[in-house]
Amino acid sequence: MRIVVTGREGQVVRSLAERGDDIVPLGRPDLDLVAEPDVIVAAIEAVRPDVIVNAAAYTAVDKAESERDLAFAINERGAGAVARAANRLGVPLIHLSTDYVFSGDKPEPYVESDPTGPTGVYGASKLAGERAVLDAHDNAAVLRTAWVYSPFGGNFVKTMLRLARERDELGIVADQRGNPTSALDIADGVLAVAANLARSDDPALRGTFHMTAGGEATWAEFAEEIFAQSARSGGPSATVNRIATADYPTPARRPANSRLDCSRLREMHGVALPDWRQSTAAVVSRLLEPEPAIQGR
Ligand SMILES: NC(=O)C1=CN([C@@H]2O[C@H](COP(=O)(O)OP(=O)(O)OC[C@H]3O[C@@H](n4cnc5c(N)ncnc54)[C@H](OP(=O)(O)O)[C@@H]3O)[C@@H](O)[C@H]2O)C=CC1
Ligand SMILES: Cc1cn([C@H]2C[C@H](O)[C@@H](COP(=O)(O)OP(=O)(O)O[C@H]3O[C@@H](C)C(=O)[C@@H](O)[C@H]3O)O2)c(=O)[nH]c1=O
Ligand SMILES: [Mg+2]
Repeated sequence: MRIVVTGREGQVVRSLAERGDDIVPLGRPDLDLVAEPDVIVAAIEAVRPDVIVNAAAYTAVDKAESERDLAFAINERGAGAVARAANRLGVPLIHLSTDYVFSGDKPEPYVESDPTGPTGVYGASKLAGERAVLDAHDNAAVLRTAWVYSPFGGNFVKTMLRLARERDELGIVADQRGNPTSALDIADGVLAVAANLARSDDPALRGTFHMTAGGEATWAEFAEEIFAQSARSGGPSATVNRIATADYPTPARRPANSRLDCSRLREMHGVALPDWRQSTAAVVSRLLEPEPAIQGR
């Protein structure tokens, strides 16, 4: 089963390339999501995929506040064009979305049918993308995940390890709660969903699903766990000072609670991702491995 994944260096596309067999990353310059929709459709059709995964996105949450047009071009129109390609080819599409489609005002974890209410441009553009995808193609699963980290690309784990090399103490917000999720686990989940979509045309396998790691944390708790794991392996660590969102001003407002209830994915697809602490340990130890020596000559 050939799976075309949009993007090249992104966390999820690189994790899929590592975890799957016939994965074909398709990114810039061969596929640019700001191109004309017809150009996007043609680039994907040329690879003749059995399944398409849209893992490319504009993900700079703060910068999106001042780059609204670009964020919507990629996350709404680009996603819609990818869905049009899947529709033309008659193949399933898995589209990734985010916990930031929610306002964070609900005290409990969010279920798929809860009202959305993004607090910033990134979340609004991703919500528009979900709608563009589901409008263009019935044979699609939108997987909302959250707080993604991995050995690849830019993410909170890498930022924390970098900052801990520079400073002894860090102020980290302790009043935003969510589900830190490893892109490697997301890749496993996406591959399982892809197999289900390829095997069955049951409508219950289509639509919107929440897919995050087990357990929950604040950003401060996540940072503390990263440093505990790092210290255990002789890596950098720092003291975490728990601060309030108000004491860490950012251009974009973030949800106070964006925990996602993943029961629907477990019931319909039989997929449940591992607990975040165990996956954080795996990623931290990979990031602390010494760079392999350059071979030869
Ligand atoms: N990161 C996170 O914390 C979260 C991410 N998500 C969602 O999960 C998905 C995957 O995220 P993640 O892997 O972290 O993303 P990254 O930020 O790691 O990577 C973004 C990817 O999008 C590609 N991309 C950006 N602009 C374009 C463009 N114009 N044309 C083609 N490709 C483009 C990048 O291309 P290139 O390879 O050239 O750099 C890169 O491959 C996204 O839909 C995201 O919204 C959901 C929740 C949390
Ligand atoms: C670096 C740093 C961040 N923070 C806070 C800011 C913010 O509230 C929180 C996380 O910061 P980040 O900028 O890494 O995270 P952010 O970019 O908001 O991450 C989001 O990215 C998008 C793509 C998603 O889809 C979301 O699920 C989520 O993962 O930590 C501190 O409190 N202290 C610090 O030193
Ligand atoms: Mg960020």
